Amino acid sequence: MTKLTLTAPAKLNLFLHINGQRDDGYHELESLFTMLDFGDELTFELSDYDDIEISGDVQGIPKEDNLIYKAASALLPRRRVKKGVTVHLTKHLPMGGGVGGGSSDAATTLLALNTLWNCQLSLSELANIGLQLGADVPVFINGKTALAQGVGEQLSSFEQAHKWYLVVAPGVHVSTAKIFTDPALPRDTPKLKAPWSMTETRNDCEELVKKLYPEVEKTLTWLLKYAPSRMTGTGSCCFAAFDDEQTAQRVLQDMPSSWQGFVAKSASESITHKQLATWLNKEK
Ligand SMILES: C[C@@](CO)(OP(=O)(O)O)[C@H](O)COP(=O)(O)OP(=O)(O)OC[C@H]1O[C@@H](n2ccc(N)nc2=O)[C@H](O)[C@@H]1O
Ligand SMILES: Nc1ncnc2c1ncn2[C@@H]1O[C@H](COP(=O)(O)OP(=O)(O)O)[C@@H](O)[C@H]1O
Repeated sequence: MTKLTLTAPAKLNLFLHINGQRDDGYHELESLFTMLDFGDELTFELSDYDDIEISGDVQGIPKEDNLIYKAASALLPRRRVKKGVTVHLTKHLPMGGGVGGGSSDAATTLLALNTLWNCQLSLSELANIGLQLGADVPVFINGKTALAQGVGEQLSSFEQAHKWYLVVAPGVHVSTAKIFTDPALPRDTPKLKAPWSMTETRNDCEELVKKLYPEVEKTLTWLLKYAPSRMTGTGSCCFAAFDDEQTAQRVLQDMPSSWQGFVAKSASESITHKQLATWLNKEK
């Protein structure tokens, strides 16, 4: 039976600027996305039943709302192999934490089923399908450190020194839609002009989220004692950047027990793409 296991990595927004708002309500952004070498694990197994099944850590998400199901359903009309699929999910990423777990699961599903169902779609076709599922999905299809513009779909490659990141989930859920509809969110950051440096960047959602969720403020204040730190996306996860793994792990050991955290390295290329290439080589 054909079986494929892939990691759906976390992302960090190393900065997030909001430049304006479109007529449809979506925000124009500039954000530097980097992939981490840590994520959820998804196993795809083709089945003789002509349907999409999801098992594993899916508690709390109705099947039809699961981004894995939505991604698989979007590819159904394009499949050239008339088989169903069972997807087993092992969730390692905090949900709604700004590390993009749901979007990454969706992108990984598109990449896996494009191969297993022999859809023969290009990465840009997959990214277009992914954009209908969430603004961050194209970043994971692209799978590289990238500067995103527009609503997150215009991507340009970006070279960034790799670091070890301690990512802390403060245990509060921040709704992306709630932050983007709050009148107090700043929406007028000027677009970056080349050449720009990381020191002139920030996360425009951070002040608002800190005010609405004091636990996020507490997390950032704690992390900043050790290293340069920021919130990712619309939160609630925050990250601190370290030059070496040992220091990041030591700080993780000191972390208050009411929070959850992990240490991971940034990667130039998404782990999903590397695993898929290895699998394809073996199948040849
Ligand atoms: C802003 C980011 C940065 O990474 O936040 P995080 O979700 O990672 O925290 C993302 O682009 C979010 O992407 P994603 O979570 O896929 O967003 P979607 O599901 O498409 O949209 C969720 C809600 O956020 C708002 N939204 C999202 C993206 C955007 N550029 N402008 C918006 O105004 C929309 O109102 C929408 O109702
Ligand atoms: N497979 C999935 N994994 C995580 N969240 C999912 C999934 N499918 C649907 N969702 C929904 O998407 C929301 C956002 O998920 P996630 O991508 O983890 O957040 P964020 O974009 O803040 O990082 C979750 O709160 C959840 O309701």
